[in-house]
Amino acid sequence: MSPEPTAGTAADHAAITPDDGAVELAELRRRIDEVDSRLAELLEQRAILAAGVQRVKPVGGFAGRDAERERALVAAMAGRAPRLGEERLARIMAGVIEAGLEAAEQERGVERP
Ligand SMILES: O=C(O)C(=O)C[C@]1(C(=O)O)C=C[C@@H](O)C=C1
Repeated sequence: MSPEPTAGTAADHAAITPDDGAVELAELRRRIDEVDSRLAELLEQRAILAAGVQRVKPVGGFAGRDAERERALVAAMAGRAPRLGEERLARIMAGVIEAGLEAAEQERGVERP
């Protein structure tokens, strides 16, 4: 069973949606910048954890890619990001995961074509 959505509810949407066009472009961009700043920290944190996984897995890096695990984490995220949904989230997370694997391999001096 999929988890209850804890974000993306009507109340959340109202809280971040401009009311009556009163919120200016600059204000919306300021809010996006704030979210992006948090996102960057979370992505950095995630990449560090993913690098740790590569060190302890029997086969790490791109060679040990686990499609089932990737599907499961996207499905778990989808309930929290209903606007994006599973298909779009899968595309986003493929990029996030690949970037993490690349950084981990670079750190370990693995040559990639
Ligand atoms: O969980 C793993 O096995 C990982 O290697 C981590 C991770 C991820 O970044 O979340 C990376 C590659 C795998 O394909 C699946 C997940």
